[in-house]
Amino acid sequence: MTCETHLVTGGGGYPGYHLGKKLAELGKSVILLDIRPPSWQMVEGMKFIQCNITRYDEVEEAFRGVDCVYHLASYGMSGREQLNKKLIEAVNIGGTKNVIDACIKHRISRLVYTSTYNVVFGGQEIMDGEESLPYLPLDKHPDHYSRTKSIAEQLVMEANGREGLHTCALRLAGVYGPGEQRHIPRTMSMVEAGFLLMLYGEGSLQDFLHVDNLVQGHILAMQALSPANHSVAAGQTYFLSDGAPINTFLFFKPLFEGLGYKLPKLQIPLSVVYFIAYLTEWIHYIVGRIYNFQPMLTRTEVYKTGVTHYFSIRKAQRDLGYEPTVQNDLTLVLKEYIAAGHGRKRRKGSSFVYYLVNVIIGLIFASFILSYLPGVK
Ligand SMILES: NC(=O)c1ccc[n+]([C@@H]2O[C@H](COP(=O)([O-])OP(=O)(O)OC[C@H]3O[C@@H](n4cnc5c(N)ncnc54)[C@H](O)[C@@H]3O)[C@@H](O)[C@H]2O)c1
Repeated sequence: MTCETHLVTGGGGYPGYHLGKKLAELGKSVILLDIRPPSWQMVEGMKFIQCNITRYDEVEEAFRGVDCVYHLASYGMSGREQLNKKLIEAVNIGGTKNVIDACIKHRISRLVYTSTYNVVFGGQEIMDGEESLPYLPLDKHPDHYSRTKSIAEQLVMEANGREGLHTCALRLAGVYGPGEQRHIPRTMSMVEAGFLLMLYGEGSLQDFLHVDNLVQGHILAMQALSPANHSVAAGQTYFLSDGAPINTFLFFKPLFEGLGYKLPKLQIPLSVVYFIAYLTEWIHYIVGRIYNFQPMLTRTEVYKTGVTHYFSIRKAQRDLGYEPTVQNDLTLVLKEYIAAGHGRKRRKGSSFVYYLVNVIIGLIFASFILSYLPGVK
């Protein structure tokens, strides 16, 4: 059976919207399902349905008449969201169960689940990793988002073959591209605030995934679930990236330098950055209930940006015919930032004084919080 009506959960978000847009351009009928509408323009063939995936009745209703489902909706990856463990579980695990049940109820035969590298990675070095790697034990995850994404992926894999449903999972590297809203604005705001004073993870390698490659991988995976393609992807997991591992700071270098910010020369040990992230998480845990600020870095983010972990895309190439068309290219992102008026401006006073003030404020705050931690007097 061909897929005419495609439903994208999380279709209000950056990857989901772009996937839906491409499908609509290919002449498919597309439903973007999300709790919030996309902030980009809808194109012909696209329809938005407001739906909370934690509510089964809403999901069941929205899935009526749908042929295939891409499940991208998730919660808790970064920033403030990480505090709300209950909601993370409800969306990532409960929501995924609802998606599977609604697929079965409506006899939808194809479900592509959008997963993450974090289901196998927890801070250990991985070079050219393959899909045969075991899941990271659940108690070893440094954050609840990764743990719940792993549980959800396993639920989707178990659902393969249930009442005619074919499923697969795509494990993504960090997503980027023009208009991206999760990682790049946060990174740039730290750089613009003057926090790019030193580097860490020298020589380490990580993967990235351009949104165009993400879209290509999802469409190919859906096709590879079809009986016409012998359902080759059914029950399978695939790593998806640009296929060109690079150090995180070198990846961002063209963007930073294009905006007038030089990469610093000073390197500090990863363990020091990890400790700062640990402290930040503690501060966020205590203060976040009153003032839910955006944590600067979490332990998972330190691992993700400073420890070598890159994966092979050979299985996706072989089974799906996946071929990245863009590799580590921030040209359009740079253009976008320049057009929006970003770029280094001269500060009043010396930058040394500015940094010194930042460091002093940080130290006062940290010692204030430390004095409240159990056992730290
Ligand atoms: N962005 C990355 O670097 C990255 C890396 C690996 C995996 N992923 C995966 O890609 C997918 C997209 O995530 P993202 O963070 O990039 O994009 P995103 O945050 O832009 O999209 C997630 C969407 O899910 C929606 N959502 C949250 N709770 C919901 C609910 N209860 N009901 C309906 N919709 C809900 C949000 O409103 C949001 O639009 C996720 O599954 C994520 O785990 C992303």
